[in-house]
Amino acid sequence: MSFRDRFSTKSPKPHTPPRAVQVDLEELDSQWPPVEPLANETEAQRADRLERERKAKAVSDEIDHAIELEKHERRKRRVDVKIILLGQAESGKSTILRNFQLKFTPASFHAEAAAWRAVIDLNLVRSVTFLLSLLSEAPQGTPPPEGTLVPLADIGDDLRRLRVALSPLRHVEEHLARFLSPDDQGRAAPTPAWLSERGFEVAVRPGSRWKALFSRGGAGASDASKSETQGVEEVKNARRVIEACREDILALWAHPRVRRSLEEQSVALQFQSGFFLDEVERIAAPGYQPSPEDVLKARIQTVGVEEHVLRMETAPELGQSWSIIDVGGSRGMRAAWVPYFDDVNVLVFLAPVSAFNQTLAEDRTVNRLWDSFLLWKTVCSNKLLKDVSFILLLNKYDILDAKLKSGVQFRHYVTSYKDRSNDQDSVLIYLKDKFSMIYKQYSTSQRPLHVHVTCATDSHATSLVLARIREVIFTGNFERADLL
Ligand SMILES: Nc1nc2c(ncn2[C@@H]2O[C@H](COP(=O)(O)OP(=O)(O)OP(=O)(O)O)[C@@H](O)[C@H]2O)c(=O)[nH]1
Ligand SMILES: [Mg+2]
Repeated sequence: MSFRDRFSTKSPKPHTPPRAVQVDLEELDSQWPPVEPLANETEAQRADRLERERKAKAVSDEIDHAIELEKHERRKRRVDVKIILLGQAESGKSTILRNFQLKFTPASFHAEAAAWRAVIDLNLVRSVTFLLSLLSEAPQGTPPPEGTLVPLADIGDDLRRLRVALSPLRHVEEHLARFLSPDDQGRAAPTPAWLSERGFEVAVRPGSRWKALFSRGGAGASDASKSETQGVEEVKNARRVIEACREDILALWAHPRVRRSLEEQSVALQFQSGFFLDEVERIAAPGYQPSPEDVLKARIQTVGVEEHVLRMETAPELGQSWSIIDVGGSRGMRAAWVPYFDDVNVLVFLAPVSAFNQTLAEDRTVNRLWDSFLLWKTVCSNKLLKDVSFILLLNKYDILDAKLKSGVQFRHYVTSYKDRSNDQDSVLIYLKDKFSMIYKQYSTSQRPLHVHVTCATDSHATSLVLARIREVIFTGNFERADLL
């Protein structure tokens, strides 16, 4: 999916064909299981699909192997509470995990914060190189590569100078991606098949040691290999380049022609995961240390399944071990979730309510909200989760609010919304009702459902929600106002 499509905030202009992939949520029942759009496939499309499936299978086998190893390790450990985080890609699962760490294991969270600078740097640099695609000198009439912007027709001397000054950031991007997601030879890992269209993502592969290698002090792990030590050095060099580019990044981002072009192309970068351009002055300054809020805003994709065991540092759970399972949410990764359903106490399902006007990165024909509903339905009806407490987080309400206020019409994408009011409260009530109905219809047991509206990048507000989840864990107190 192109970057432009993913972050477009506006309804299509009258003279352009509509891009919206619409959904009618009333039809949810008749559409399950979803029909694969294979009927009119050409030979070339078929070959392309088979190749993508072959690559996806290779990655899936690799993940299966990692899962087996992980399961073996898991059996050796005992935990007091097991929580699983589920939801589609970019729904905010890993961000919620980081909120758990910030609230319940603050010392470990702060010790790791320095390592997150590499991710924040990469997020920032990716936004800059994306903007640089506005300044490329492709011959007029040549369609821009997928995921890039249509370049400006004629750039003046000031933008030309910025293009030259910021060009080292392309190497910086490569080095940071290689550090965060290396293959066995220390190269940047190839993007898994289902991510290849995103272009914008860097994924953490299972077993990646980026945090250990760049923990506070930056000395690197004592057992670091030669290529890992070299990686740490490259990250430090990357930082120097970013600091040197600070003024030019500021100038590029503030440039009126750049802003106007983004506006004309309906690109709203501020809704992008890992958007840090508005904070360049602080982030690209020498000595920058990520704040907890920065760590929550950083974006790195999870591949496969990760188990995080938190040794609780806070009362009353002090000394307990809580296991939190964080999964990769793309469609190609969901088959790997099931082996982790054993012994789960609490399931936290993340549904990003802002995604109603977006499509899946792994399948551009599928509306993301629709996918969330189908996934929710599958999870609710899973018999292995019969005895698990369910918590639903309607996440990213801040982006939902901003989109609606900027004039995006919810009913343009969700036709069954009809002529209800286009404000946040009405949309949230509608979505809560839909999720609740599916739960009531498909849940495998009579347990209550706890629902919260969240903004996972707001640590203070999320802390209150986590306190409620802790209450559910300790007291089984289901009689509170957050029930549907
Ligand atoms: N504005 C805003 N951003 C959010 C919110 N929740 C998460 N994000 C951001 O959304 C991006 C994606 O979140 P992740 O937690 O990485 O998503 P995920 O579900 O783990 O995605 P996968 O690992 O791909 O399955 C990150 O940059 C987060 O900072 C929210 O409520 N509001
Ligand atoms: Mg994740």
